[in-house]
Amino acid sequence: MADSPKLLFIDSYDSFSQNIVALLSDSIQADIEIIQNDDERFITEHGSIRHDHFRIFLQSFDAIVAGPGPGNPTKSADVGLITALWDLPHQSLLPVLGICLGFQSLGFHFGANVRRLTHPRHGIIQNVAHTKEDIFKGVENVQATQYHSLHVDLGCTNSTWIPLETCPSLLPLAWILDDAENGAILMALKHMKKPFWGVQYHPESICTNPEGGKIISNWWWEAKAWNESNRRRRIDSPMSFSPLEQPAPDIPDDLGEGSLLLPLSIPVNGKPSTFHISSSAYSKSLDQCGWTVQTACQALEASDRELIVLESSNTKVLTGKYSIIGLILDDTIRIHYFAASHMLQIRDGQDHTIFECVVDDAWAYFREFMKNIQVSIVDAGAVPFSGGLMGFISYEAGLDTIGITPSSSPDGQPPSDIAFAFVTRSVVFDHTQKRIVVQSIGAEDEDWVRKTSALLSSMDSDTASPSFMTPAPTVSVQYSPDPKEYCDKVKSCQEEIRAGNSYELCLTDRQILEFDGSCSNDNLPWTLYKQGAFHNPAPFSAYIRLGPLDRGFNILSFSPEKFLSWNREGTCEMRPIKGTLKKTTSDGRRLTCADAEDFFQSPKERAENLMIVDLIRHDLHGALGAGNVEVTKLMGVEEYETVYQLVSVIEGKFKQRTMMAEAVSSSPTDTRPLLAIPSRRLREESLQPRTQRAASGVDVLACSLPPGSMTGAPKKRSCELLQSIEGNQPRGIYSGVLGYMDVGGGGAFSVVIRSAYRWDGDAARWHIGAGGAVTTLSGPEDEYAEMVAKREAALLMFKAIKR
Ligand SMILES: C=C(O[C@@H]1C=C(C(=O)O)C=C[C@H]1O)C(=O)O
Ligand SMILES: NC(=O)CC[C@H](N)C(=O)O
Repeated sequence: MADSPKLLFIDSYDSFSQNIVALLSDSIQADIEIIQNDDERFITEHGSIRHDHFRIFLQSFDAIVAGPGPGNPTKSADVGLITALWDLPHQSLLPVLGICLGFQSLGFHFGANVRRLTHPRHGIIQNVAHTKEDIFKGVENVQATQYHSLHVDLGCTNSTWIPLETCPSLLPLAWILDDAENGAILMALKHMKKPFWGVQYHPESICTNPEGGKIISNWWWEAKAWNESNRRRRIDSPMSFSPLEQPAPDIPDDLGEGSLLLPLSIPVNGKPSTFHISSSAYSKSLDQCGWTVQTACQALEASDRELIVLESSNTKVLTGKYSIIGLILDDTIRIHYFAASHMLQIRDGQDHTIFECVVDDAWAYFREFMKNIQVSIVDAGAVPFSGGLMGFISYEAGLDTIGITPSSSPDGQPPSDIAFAFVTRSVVFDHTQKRIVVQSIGAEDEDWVRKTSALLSSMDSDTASPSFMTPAPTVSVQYSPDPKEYCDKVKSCQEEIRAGNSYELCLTDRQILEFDGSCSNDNLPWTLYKQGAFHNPAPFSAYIRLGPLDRGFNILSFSPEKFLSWNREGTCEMRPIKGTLKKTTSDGRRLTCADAEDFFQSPKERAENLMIVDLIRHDLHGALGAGNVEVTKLMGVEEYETVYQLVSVIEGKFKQRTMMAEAVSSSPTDTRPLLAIPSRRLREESLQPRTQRAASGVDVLACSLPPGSMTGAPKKRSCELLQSIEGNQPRGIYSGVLGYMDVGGGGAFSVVIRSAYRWDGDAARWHIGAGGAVTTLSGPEDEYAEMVAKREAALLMFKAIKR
């Protein structure tokens, strides 16, 4: 729209920025450009601002919003370009709204002190008293979410509505007056002569009431009035400041074709090889009879070879509707990615690398892969998976997507940071309909579907009777966090939060257990998996064994937490869990659901959950744009086998990039281009609001890693702090995600928690991560106990089943 307002949003690497952008776009229909506060076009790497360039750039905007962020406004590295706004000469002046860190920077610049709150307020909702004037005109009772450790101190002890001698140019507009622990906290102000306003609270938070959000449109009226009375008009395109070109990715010469970075085949042993899949899925649906996911795996002789199983072994909960057995064949293609080197590898069925390349952005590759590989689903909607990529994405791969160099471990690393197998044959259990779907997207594979359906149509009592385990071999604990050290780490997290560097930190640690004897004996991982699923039936249990005996890995997961799913129609859903209560108290009492409801009323638990809900809204807004994100469940209590959890649900909508019809081919067997090498960085694209560009499930996935519930907020700074507090120990597969991307256009991933993993070459050692969200309201000993409670859920798999 030619006459829609054009705003600049300066982001300080916050995890709520896209929510503010969405609010601006909804409230004032603005066209918004986002830059980081250290945009290298306007700031040198030593931190000096190129004022001349920046001022020319600002001419093309009607107004600016300086957003929230980690850190302290008195530190120029934390606010960057924001400080340049307050000194703009008269002829360059334009209206600015500072939010939280932006507000604190405004106050500090014009003489106020910025101090620590006695009790930081993160995810806390309080009443805000205001003047009903200016940006609060027509605003009634404001209830607002706070995310701050610091506050603007004007130099008075009592609240007041007039400027003070200490900062004569600052007019207070709003306060929190009923905070017994902190005293009065300034919530909004304006500059008396310049067009600068600021608010401390977060108008965009899901828990700020609509009255609190009204200040956005009010500010825009004030800003417009100022522009009109000062005859300021933006100048469209005063000078082009296009983002710096990315260096072209390094592409080997021998890929043939050469047409716009898209080789159409993979060379195998020097010869071009093609990738055969059927253009439509072939499937048969059967009655479940007495089969369970595990007995079916055994009947298919799949459990003693490479295999990926995603099992909803707790079908009582809403999310546990389907289970998927993904069979790994002798010719199953695998894709691996190493975050530290950015190396992408395609491997054949024997796990030999047939192609490798350093890529600029692995996600652009996966996006192209899924687009090119779409298959028409004849019976669309029957089951959510027809075939496609199944595997995991490590926490470190997630760090890579947000521009953090992953730590590497002195005691070895898992085999890669991303590993997917392209599954063509699968068996899906639909637990609600009590049906099994046997299907293949392999070329000319109808025969296998027929035979397998025949096998699973009849119940063979030998294979179907559950086989129970012998007592597990002895295990010794190789590493376990020391309680005192863990408590000290909790305190370090809290110190960072008090200093304003984070709002919440999800601290984790690991335990390493070693078995006597070899892990591959008697297929111990499968035994452990069955034991774990028996003792701790979770909606997102998973068994993964990939790779040959000496170079592969195993993951056993009993996760209660869905990370992200998207369906073929383009709706996605995220279900963060934050808030954990053990069902049995230390004195052996069993807690009821009503006890849990009571417990989860506590401001601490709700604050932790709220912060992650807002963070995920930001991640989704970043991928999908304003108007496409909705919170459909806010802090519901859910019951699991050993714990109660506080769960929220956030949904998003995107238009599918490729319509299914386009993917239907007339030939029954199709040769598909397998590889596309990215020419642009997704990370940079993702900064801009997604109104024009159609997103895909892969975009949403890439914009949301690493999972917010495992990091804390704001994500980037929190991950950096955690890296250092956790001693630069990589989290590996724990804290990452696992799941599938389906050829029909859907996908689903769970968070890898309450799980264990090992890899060949690391003997019989199992790695188990556990942790929890730390805020300033946490008690260090309670945090330690919570971490142990979560770890115990994973350790249940080491408990033999007794019958
Ligand atoms: C860190 C873990 O869990 C995460 C932290 C939670 C919490 O702080 O309440 C809950 C679920 C997970 O998002 C873990 O299980 O190890
Ligand atoms: N949300 C924010 O912008 C926080 C600002 C600042 N880092 C504080 O903690 O007070």
